[in-house]
Amino acid sequence: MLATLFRLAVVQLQVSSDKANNLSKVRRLVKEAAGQGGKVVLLPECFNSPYGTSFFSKYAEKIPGETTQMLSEVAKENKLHLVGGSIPEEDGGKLYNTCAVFGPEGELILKHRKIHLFDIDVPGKIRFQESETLSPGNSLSTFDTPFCRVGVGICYDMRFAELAQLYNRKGCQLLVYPGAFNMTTGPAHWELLQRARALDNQTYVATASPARDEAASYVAWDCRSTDRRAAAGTTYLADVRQQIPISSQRRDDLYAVTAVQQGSG
Ligand SMILES: O=C(O)CCC(=O)C(=O)O
Repeated sequence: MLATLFRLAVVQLQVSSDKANNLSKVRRLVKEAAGQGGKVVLLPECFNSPYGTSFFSKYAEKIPGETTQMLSEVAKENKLHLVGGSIPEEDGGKLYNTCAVFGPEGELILKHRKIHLFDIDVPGKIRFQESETLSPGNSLSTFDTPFCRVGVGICYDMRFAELAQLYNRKGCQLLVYPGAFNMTTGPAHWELLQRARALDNQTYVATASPARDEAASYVAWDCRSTDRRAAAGTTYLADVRQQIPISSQRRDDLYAVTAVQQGSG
């Protein structure tokens, strides 16, 4: 699939503990993004709830549910592809960190449940254990737009180069990662990881984060100082892939990255 030129909009909003307020901000900001020509709009991880294991069960919803109903309407009203960040999802007594993607008719295209749960322990800095309350997803997630094929991961998923490589093998030209990095790993890795995945795979990479709120229990690294406007159109991607043709130069006889299982969820 050949990628064509389009505008991708990244929405960064201040997420609060007031779910209704978070949802109405999303409505307004997606409309604003559409007004500026956004055809694919990306929301941050956990945009309807504060980010933290103590909040997930309280804010969790079924899909479809209140939040995804709103996303569907907003995608339809604005005639765009909406990568719905992520929300805590409840299904069958389990909780997931789930990204729902909607198309321009308001149709649910896919659900990506975070595959790699964010469990880290950096002494004196940050300990976070998503697995205390969440279950991991078991599926890779790609979808097509009229412009390009897109691979979806959520935040910590970005650290796993193999996932991005598999998306590349599946023909993705754009990888999207709704995220919510923190004040420790954010400055160290947020931008570097995006560049690494982009460089390795000769793909575009887009991320969205909640705005930084110093008063929040989890302070998101929103990378406020970085101007991340892409300088080139998507034909640039085809040119680069042709000029430095690593995908045809891969030594498939010596190594391989393969998906061993496509489970449900
Ligand atoms: O990988 C990191 O350092 C941060 C990941 C994260 O915040 C998340 O997965 O929500």
